[in-house]
Amino acid sequence: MTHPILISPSILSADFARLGEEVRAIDEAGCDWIHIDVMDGHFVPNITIGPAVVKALRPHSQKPFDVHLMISPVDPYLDAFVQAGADIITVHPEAGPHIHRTVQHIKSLGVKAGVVLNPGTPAKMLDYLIDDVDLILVMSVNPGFGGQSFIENQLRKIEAIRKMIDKSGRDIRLQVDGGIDLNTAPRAIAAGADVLVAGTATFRGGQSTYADNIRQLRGG
Ligand SMILES: O=C(CO)[C@H](O)[C@H](O)COP(=O)(O)O
Ligand SMILES: [Fe+2]
Repeated sequence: MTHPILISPSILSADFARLGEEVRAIDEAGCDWIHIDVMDGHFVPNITIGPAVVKALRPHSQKPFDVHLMISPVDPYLDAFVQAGADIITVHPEAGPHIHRTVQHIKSLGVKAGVVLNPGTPAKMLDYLIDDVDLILVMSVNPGFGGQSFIENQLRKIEAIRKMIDKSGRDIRLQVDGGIDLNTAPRAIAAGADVLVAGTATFRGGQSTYADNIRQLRGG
């Protein structure tokens, strides 16, 4: 199944003092999804935003909110993020005791469910999840911060997961997150990714550059 390439800017690199305006700006600049990085200072060494901020941002765009949860335990917070306006929720298998149950729970809330693999987590982890997920996210940096360098060997993992998805015959998006720029984006796409998360590469240069940045990342 071939999908168009989607761009999901990570608002981690936006101006947090003007977050609503920044979300409107990337929406108007032509992004496809809006990637929201939720960090708890426990699962990852950084703290960002919670459901109240997601709810406050919701009126600023109708595009899908792609919520990447880097919190542990993750299960107690799923309902709150859906109520706040998440459309897609991605979870790390290490963030709770029963990843299959977590995926089922997300889907029961009526939103799309994704599983995220850290750089050190093998593709094999997906063997018994691929029948249920809507999205698989390959982290090409260790989670916690924007602006890190792309870890090259994750291209091999993207290739392996692309084969797994194609073999499954299911409609699953393959997303890559971390260090995506004009050099790494085409290589991630060639390896099989079809959703690119980009924080630094979207927001650099200020609002007047967002549309160009997004278009170039898409390969246009
Ligand atoms: O999940 C993340 C970090 O944990 C971010 O989405 C990611 O790092 C995006 O930032 P950049 O494009 O600047 O690398
Ligand atoms: Fe992310």
